[in-house]
Amino acid sequence: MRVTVFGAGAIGGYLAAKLAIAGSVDLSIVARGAHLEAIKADGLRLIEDGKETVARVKAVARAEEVGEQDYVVLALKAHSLAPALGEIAPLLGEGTAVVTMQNGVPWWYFHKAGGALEGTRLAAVDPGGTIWQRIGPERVIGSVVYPAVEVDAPGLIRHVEGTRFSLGEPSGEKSERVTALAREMVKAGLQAPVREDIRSEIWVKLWGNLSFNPISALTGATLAAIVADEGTRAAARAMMLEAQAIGESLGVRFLIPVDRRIKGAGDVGEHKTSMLQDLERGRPMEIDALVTAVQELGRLTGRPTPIIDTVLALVRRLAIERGCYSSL
Ligand SMILES: NC(=O)C1=CN([C@@H]2O[C@H](COP(=O)(O)OP(=O)(O)OC[C@H]3O[C@@H](n4cnc5c(N)ncnc54)[C@H](OP(=O)(O)O)[C@@H]3O)[C@@H](O)[C@H]2O)C=CC1
Ligand SMILES: CC(C)(CO)C(=O)C(=O)O
Repeated sequence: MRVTVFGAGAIGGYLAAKLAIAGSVDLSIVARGAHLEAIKADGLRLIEDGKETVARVKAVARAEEVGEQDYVVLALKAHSLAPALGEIAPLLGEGTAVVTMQNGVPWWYFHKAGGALEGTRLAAVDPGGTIWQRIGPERVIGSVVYPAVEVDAPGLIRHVEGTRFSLGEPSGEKSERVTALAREMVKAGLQAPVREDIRSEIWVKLWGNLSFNPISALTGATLAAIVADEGTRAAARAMMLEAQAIGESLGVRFLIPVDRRIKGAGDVGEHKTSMLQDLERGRPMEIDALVTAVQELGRLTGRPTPIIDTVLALVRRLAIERGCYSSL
């Protein structure tokens, strides 16, 4: 099985290191800059449970060097995907499956979703429908990524916690391609449950990201602090209820009550969300996939989003002022 991880940063690097150490797939990664040079020189180093392991992986700068694959894992940030389409293309053959590992609303959301919005392209994550057209949604295996991972230095990945990557076909089918990939991930020590309704799981993760991430960026507060403060907790809750109404109108089942989801986020503790970390490091923030796309879904379904609109306007302005907004 030929697998290429495109964008082997924190999540892609973790997945690639685990698959490489297990050694049962023909694995490559496409990376760039100092990270690529370090991996070529010293291997992909993974710190997990306090122990460092070096994974020897084939690391390339250009996809042409590895050619068509059985699976391509896209582990870029959501806003990096459209600019990379030309670089990804050489990996795609007729039967190549593409696993999308971005947080937020995926560009393929309305592929095989059924209902009046079937086939709708989302401008917030795929302006002009370019990703849809050039990758093709029929290739997609969706995923929800739970591990927390960081890149500590070029070539050095530090796993913080979690091993679950839920997978699911947009159609809900338990296809051979998704089950075969899940088997390889399990062999590598990961959890890879195959879901029949990946969209509902995407929403439960998104529920936290669309609210806590921008509030943390605006306030500088950790998850524990946002939940402990009555005002920020209420703001997050109001955003989550607006989102729930949108999701339910699209047939999503929220299997946990909103207050349990909020408590779960608070229990993570004194942790800065990825959006706050990006802001602090001067990197582009994933605002459009996590928040703007939800606003767009609200417009498409006729559900009002006054609190989401307000928080989005503020966080987008903040990101522009700090040079951390990456519009597609
Ligand atoms: N990190 C985490 O704990 C979690 C992350 N996620 C989600 O996973 C996704 C990936 O996040 P994360 O791994 O943290 O992001 P990272 O920034 O760590 O990794 C993305 C990698 O892609 C590289 N990249 C971008 N464009 C290209 C290109 N054209 N060619 C080659 N490489 C490229 C980046 O390189 P460069 O640095 O040079 O830009 C970087 O190494 C996001 O959607 C995030 O929200 C979900 C759960 C947890
Ligand atoms: C920590 C958490 C769960 C916040 O919602 C997250 O996924 C992130 O930081 O992006």
